[in-house]
Amino acid sequence: MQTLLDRAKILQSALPYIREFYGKVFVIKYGGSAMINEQLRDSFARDVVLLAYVGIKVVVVHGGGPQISQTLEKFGLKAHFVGGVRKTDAETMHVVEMVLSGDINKDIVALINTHTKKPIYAVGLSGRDGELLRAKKLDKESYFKELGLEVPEEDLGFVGEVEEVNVELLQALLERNYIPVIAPVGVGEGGQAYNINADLCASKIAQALKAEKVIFLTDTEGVKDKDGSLISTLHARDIPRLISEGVVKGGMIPKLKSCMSALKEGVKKVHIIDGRVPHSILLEVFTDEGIGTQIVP
Ligand SMILES: Nc1ncnc2c1ncn2[C@@H]1O[C@H](COP(=O)(O)OP(=O)(O)O)[C@@H](O)[C@H]1O
Ligand SMILES: CC(=O)N[C@@H](CCC(=O)OP(=O)(O)O)C(=O)O
Repeated sequence: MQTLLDRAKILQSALPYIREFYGKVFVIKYGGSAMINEQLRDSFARDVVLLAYVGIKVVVVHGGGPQISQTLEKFGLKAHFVGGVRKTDAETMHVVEMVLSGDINKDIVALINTHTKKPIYAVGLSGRDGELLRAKKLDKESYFKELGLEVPEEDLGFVGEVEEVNVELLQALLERNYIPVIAPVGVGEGGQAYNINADLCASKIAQALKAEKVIFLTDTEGVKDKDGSLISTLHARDIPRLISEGVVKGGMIPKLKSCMSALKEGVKKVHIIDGRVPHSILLEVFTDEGIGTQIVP
């Protein structure tokens, strides 16, 4: 009996959060580094489905950086990153689209849908579907300068940035209980595909939808300081310094840039959490303590 009562108490403890978040939009960025094994992928899918069933409007934006690099290697091509951004020539763009809009997108959709039934289903989209993500070539001058990093001389090829999000398409899906699962490939002039960093994409989508929360799921506990200790609360104003001092490197750079712009454009809460912890999304959403790093204005 006691065990059953304890279970009832746990369910009741979620009520304040469910009440607060009912009908709100959450954007969840699912990083390629967090897609580690079958069990974790399944726990991610179950968490997403649970959020949807308690009335939260969930949008998933996924990455797949490590998986792109592995596939490039299989084809005898080399991955090359500049300031956390993948240099993308035409051949690389082809692989990016194959891996992101093909394999990964469809796997996530199928996995989520093993836990749902009508009328809640995941729907996979890339930014090229329904002109979801209008894009243009990344303005590297402003991108790198804003981060306080040296602007690279080399051309980054088909690396894009989001110009416009087709909000009507996403809203139509969310209103009908669908869970959009988005691959970060944009469409530019003449239908050209662009490779967009998934963190930047998630942030733009959250801004366009005026989301309540963006949660970045990755393969580290959160943002670490120079001693390697977890920063539980990070002020946006400290981010450029952490980058210029080299405390924050690689893939964490676009992530933090994404957090900064999401907060600036009105997204209420931004979190970076450890996707290697089972049910990390539930721990973040349904507990006061939360986990990982929360970024505040
Ligand atoms: N200060 C830092 N704190 C935490 N992680 C950092 C930091 N600087 C660099 N990183 C790196 O950023 C990585 C996460 O970015 P990335 O590999 O792009 O993940 P994802 O695929 O989830 O976007 C971490 O695994 C870590 O190696
Ligand atoms: C331009 C650029 O760098 N695009 C990324 C897109 C995938 C991504 O962002 O994946 P993660 O979230 O797993 O890092 C790339 O090619 O790796």
